[in-house]
Amino acid sequence: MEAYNNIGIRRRLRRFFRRDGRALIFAMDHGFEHGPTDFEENWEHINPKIIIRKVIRAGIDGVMMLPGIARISGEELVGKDVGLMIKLTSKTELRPKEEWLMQDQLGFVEDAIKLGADAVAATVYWGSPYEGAMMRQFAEIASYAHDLGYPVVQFAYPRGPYINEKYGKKEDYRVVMYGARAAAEMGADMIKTYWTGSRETFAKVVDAASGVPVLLSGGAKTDNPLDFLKLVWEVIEAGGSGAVVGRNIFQRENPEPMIRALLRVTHRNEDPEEAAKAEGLL
Ligand SMILES: O=P(O)(O)OC[C@H]1O[C@](O)(COP(=O)(O)O)[C@@H](O)[C@@H]1O
Repeated sequence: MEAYNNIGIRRRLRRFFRRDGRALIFAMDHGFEHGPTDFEENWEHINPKIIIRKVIRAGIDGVMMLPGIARISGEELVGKDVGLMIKLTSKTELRPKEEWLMQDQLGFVEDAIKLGADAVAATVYWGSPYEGAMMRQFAEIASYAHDLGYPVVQFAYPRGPYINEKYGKKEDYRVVMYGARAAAEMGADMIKTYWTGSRETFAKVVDAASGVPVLLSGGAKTDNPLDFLKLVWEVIEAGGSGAVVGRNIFQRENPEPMIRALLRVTHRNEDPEEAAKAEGLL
């Protein structure tokens, strides 16, 4: 039985990763996690069907969303060669600030499977006072999903008071690699985490994950598309397996050339400037 599950996990992971072992995944959980104001830079993208249609047309490898958005935009995904990752935990920014360091479960593995998911995802804020609750949540989701042959992605984000005290910032490579290592030790099949500021330090995060693919968590939109392309290029050069990108795609006026340029950098190792020029971004 176990061998069957492993094959299921491997086959489904390949829905995201191309032969080069890399993936560019579109993230769209912001309406919940940050609120609809995140879409005000390009309000048309508040409608998931519109932005999902665009990212698929541009050739994205996968999309990540919460169950309700998959339900609303699901029709756009039918018959398309794109991996679907359903995230099963989140938080709103409406809750008291002391509780921002917790993500709660909002859906179940069965729901994700019914929606056609190829993988499920959950966040652990490593270093949070609620770390134990999120570990337990991740373990339950992973145990159930793995039993059914589904891969589990961990958004391994170091966040918490002691991290600030000891390391100064959550992007310090020592704590990012600690989170990535902890995610690998928990049995994650893919890890999404912060940029550590340099190729050398991100390479250590990749090493700490010991073969579990590590993808960049996009972050706030950069003023200049080239700056973000350069960042993803550094991730690839460091041995990272790609990026999960939200705001740097949906907050742009015209996301399609940006996605195509990101795909060039991710899959063809193209120089960021060349990629930007080729897609008319410069
Ligand atoms: O750092 P924050 O504010 O928690 O951001 C979390 C958001 O970033 C992501 O992890 C990635 O999206 P971005 O590329 O927009 O940063 C989303 O999945 C999530 O909603």
